[in-house]
Amino acid sequence: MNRIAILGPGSIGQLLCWQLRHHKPVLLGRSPAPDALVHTDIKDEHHSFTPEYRPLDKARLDDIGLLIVTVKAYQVLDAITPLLQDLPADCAILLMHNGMGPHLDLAPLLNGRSLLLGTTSQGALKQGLWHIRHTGKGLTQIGLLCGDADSGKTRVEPLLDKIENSEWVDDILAALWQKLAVNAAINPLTAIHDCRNGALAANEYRGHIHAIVAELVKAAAADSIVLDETTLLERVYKVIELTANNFSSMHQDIAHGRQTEIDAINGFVVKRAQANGLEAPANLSMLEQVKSLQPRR
Ligand SMILES: NC(=O)C1=CN([C@@H]2O[C@H](COP(=O)(O)OP(=O)(O)OC[C@H]3O[C@@H](n4cnc5c(N)ncnc54)[C@H](OP(=O)(O)O)[C@@H]3O)[C@@H](O)[C@H]2O)C=CC1
Ligand SMILES: CC(C)(CO)C(=O)C(=O)O
Repeated sequence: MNRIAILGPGSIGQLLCWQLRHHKPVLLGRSPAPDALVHTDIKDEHHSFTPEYRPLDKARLDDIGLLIVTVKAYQVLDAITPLLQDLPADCAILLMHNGMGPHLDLAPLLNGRSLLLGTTSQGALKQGLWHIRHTGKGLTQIGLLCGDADSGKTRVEPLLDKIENSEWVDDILAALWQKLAVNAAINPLTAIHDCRNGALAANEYRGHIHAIVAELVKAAAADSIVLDETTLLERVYKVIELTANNFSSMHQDIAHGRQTEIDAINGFVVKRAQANGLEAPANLSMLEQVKSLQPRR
C-alpha cells in the first residue's frame, strides 16, 4: 500500500495532516500518540480528528509511498537518516522546510529514491501540542529535484489536489531561491532589529535589503539559477507590505530562545557563494549577527 506519511508533527505537519485527512495520512513523531488533533480553521471554526499516529521508536514504514518531511531545516538529516533503512526502496521523499541546503546532503543517501522539494507560504500556529490554528493561505509549490518526474508528480497529486493555492513547478530550485530571497531579506533584519516585518519598509533598511538580494542573485547565478534582481526586490517589498503586522519566524525563534533556520537561509547564500569563489558579506553579516543572538548548540 502506498500510504502518505508526515514526519514532524509540528505546526505545518499537523496542518498538512488535516488537509490530507481524506487520504488517511500517517503521522510520525517522537511523542506518545495523541487522543485527537484539533484544527482551527481560518474562519475560527474548530475541527477535531484522529489520524493514524505512529511513534517513531516502533513505527512500521514498509507501507509508505510518500514521506513528507515537515521538521525544521536543521532537523532534516537527523530525522530522516535513521528511517532510510526501513523505508521502501521506491518511497519518494518531499522536504517542506524553509530555507535551502539539506537536499545537498540528503540526495546522495537516498539510493535512487525520488527527492521532491516544496515550499509553502501557508501559516500555522501551535495553540497546544496537538492543536494548531491555520493562520494564512499563501502559495505552496512542489517540484522534483531527482528521480522519475512522472511518478514523483503522481505521488504528490493528493497535496496539489487538497491544498488550496498549490502548484507543481518544473524548476523547483529556482522557486526555492526566489522564496529564499524573501526570507534572507526579512527574517534576519527583523530578528536583529527586534521589529515587525512592516518596519523594514523604512529607508534605513534599503541598503541592507538590496545588498542581501544582490549577493543572493550572484550566488544563484553561480549555481546556474537565473533570477531577476528587480523582480525579487519587488517581491520582498510586497511581502513586507502584506505581512507588515507579523513578526517573522526568525524574530519569534529569537524571542523564544530557540535555534533559528539562519544556516539554511543567509548561511546557504554564503555557502553557495563561497563554493563558487564569491563573497557575500551582507549575508555573512546577517548570519553572524543572528548566530550571536540565538542559543549556542
Ligand atoms: N509554521 C508555519 O506557519 C510555517 C512553517 N514553515 C516551515 O516549515 C518547517 C516546520 O515548521 P513548523 O511546523 O512551524 O515547526 P515545528 O517546530 O512546529 O515542527 C517541527 C516538528 O518536527 C518534529 N521533529 C523535530 N526533529 C524530529 C525528529 N528527529 N524526528 C521526528 N520529529 C522531529 C518536532 O517534534 P518535537 O516536538 O519532538 O521536537 C516538531 O513536531 C520549518 O522549516 C518552517 O520554517 C514554512 C511556512 C510556514
Ligand atoms: C514571509 C515571512 C518573512 C513572513 O513572516 C516568513 O516566511 C517567515 O516569517 O519565515
